[in-house]
Amino acid sequence: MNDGPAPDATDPDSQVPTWRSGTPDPTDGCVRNVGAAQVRVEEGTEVVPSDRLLLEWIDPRDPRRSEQRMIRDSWRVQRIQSEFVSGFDALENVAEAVTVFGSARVRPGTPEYEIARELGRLLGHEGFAVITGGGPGAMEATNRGAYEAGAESIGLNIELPFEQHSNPWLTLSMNFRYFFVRKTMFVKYAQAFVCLPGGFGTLDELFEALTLVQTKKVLRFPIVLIGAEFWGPLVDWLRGTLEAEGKVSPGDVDLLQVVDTPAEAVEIIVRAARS
Ligand SMILES: C/C(=C\CNc1ncnc2c1ncn2[C@@H]1O[C@H](COP(=O)(O)O)[C@@H](O)[C@H]1O)CO
Repeated sequence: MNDGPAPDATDPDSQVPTWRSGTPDPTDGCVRNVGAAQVRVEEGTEVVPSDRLLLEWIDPRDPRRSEQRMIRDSWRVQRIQSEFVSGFDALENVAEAVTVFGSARVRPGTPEYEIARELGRLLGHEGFAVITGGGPGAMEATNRGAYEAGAESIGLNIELPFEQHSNPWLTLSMNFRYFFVRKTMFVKYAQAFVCLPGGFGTLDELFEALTLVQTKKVLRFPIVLIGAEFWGPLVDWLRGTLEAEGKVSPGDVDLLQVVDTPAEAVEIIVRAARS
């Protein structure tokens, strides 16, 4: 009887994180998101994220590995599908919402943290639910502000190989295996995007949003960048190089609205929502 490919100890797909015993503390650095589950692991454990397994190159000339890939990819499609379904189910009642992106590395108590918190608070007072990546830094601060305003505060977290926890200021918390599924939720349930200063993650999310608006996949969708000093040089480059060289159309860069304060950002969003 053929039971399919034998388990392979060197195959990351067969890695199952082991639970660590003890009192759970989601901030102790030993928690990893594995799909919808949160798993406490031995300190320093790297859990291979689902995105990496999905995107991993496998040599088709190795018949055993390529057969395994076929079976695993078919299974993965079911998982991806189920992730879409649970995301759509959980978020279907979200009314007006704003998705906020920003650095995971901002520390509580800093001016940047307080700006994000104020943004969450103001959006909440205007009746918007706030959606973030659910992690630390600017995400936490924005969720915190929204939570303090009594608004819906949503965190869509992602499986990462290292330290991971959802921030505690959420009224709805989800964890995704796949970046592209999570990104769909960021766009589908929001009427506007706000970007606070951030790194690669924030830039990735910003440019995805910008491309969707540029190609009219989403309509009437303000994209507001808070922090003229931080974003100004990027916007100047987009205008001075991309637009000047004809790599984007005149007007494309104007899809970005740069402001300095959360109040200005919220005013733009409220105006757009009312129009
Ligand atoms: C690096 C640290 C924590 C990582 N945890 C994250 N949790 C959830 N979402 C995240 C995390 N890191 C990045 N993101 C997403 O990207 C954006 C921020 O990335 P940046 O590179 O810091 O700009 C953010 O909007 C999230 O959607 C620290 O302990």
